[in-house]
Amino acid sequence: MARAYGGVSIVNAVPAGVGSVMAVDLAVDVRAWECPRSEARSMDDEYVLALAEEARKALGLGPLCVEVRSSIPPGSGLKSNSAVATALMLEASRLAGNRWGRLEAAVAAARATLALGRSITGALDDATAAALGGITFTDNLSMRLVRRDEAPSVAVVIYVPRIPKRVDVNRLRLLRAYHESLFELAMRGMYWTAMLMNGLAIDAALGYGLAPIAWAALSMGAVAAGITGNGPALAAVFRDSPREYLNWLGEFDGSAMLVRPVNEVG
Ligand SMILES: Nc1ncnc2c1ncn2[C@@H]1O[C@H](COP(=O)(O)OP(=O)(O)OP(=O)(O)O)[C@@H](O)[C@H]1O
Ligand SMILES: O=C(O)C1=C[C@@H](O)[C@@H](O)[C@H](O)C1
Repeated sequence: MARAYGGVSIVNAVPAGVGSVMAVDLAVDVRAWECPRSEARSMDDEYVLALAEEARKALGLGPLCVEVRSSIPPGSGLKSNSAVATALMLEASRLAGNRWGRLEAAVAAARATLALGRSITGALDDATAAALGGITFTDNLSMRLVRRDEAPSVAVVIYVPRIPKRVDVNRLRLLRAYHESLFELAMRGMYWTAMLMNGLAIDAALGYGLAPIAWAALSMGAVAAGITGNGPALAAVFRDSPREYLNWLGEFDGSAMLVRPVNEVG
């Protein structure tokens, strides 16, 4: 069995090709074994079979049977897609006698999601956070991990509204220069400032209209709040108790979760 994690965006990589993600304790577990004919048991078997095919080609394995269990709400901006791909690459590598380290498995996952048209940039920021935990910084265009930091001890409240995901790559790319600056800010350790500015800009670019919820989180003590990934989920980071905000969210349609950053993996 192999495990990878979901995460929340500090800097979305779609605008500038560079991104940063903090891993959180929403896990994906993948179990795989060689079998006569490839089969998958998951919420999207076609995707999992396509990933398994990429993994077995790269590692020289036979057909794979794969089971996926995930606690990450899919399609919400919490990196479910990269976490599934990363856990599957880690598990395939284990079957091949631990051929890859965790970083190599994340790169294999990013190459696979790009090849399958399931990510825009390869999302190496998402895949490295899924594999390594902590806060990762990546250049997705050159498929390179720039740095990994230990995540501070904070509480993260995730709100997943019941609205559809929207992705408009052309609009997101208008933020290129702005996001290059946010990446520099995050690399200087100003994670929460970068996360707040990222989340508000992505909300405006994609037209979710969720900024009032981010402002409410700030007024209730959050140090950062905003859209994660391409949404629609909104993550808010608290150094102190998030109880007031969690109670307030209870009145809205959608689901709210309290999670923690993950530093220890594997
Ligand atoms: N448990 C799972 N089993 C199989 N496939 C999954 C699972 N969870 C997610 N996926 C795949 O990932 C897709 C969601 O990926 P998508 O990129 O839309 O969202 P995300 O990764 O949550 O968001 P973001 O990239 O903005 O963080 C699902 O439609 C499905 O194909
Ligand atoms: O598809 C992609 O390339 C990405 C999707 C989102 O998760 C982003 O947050 C990530 O930085 C890149």
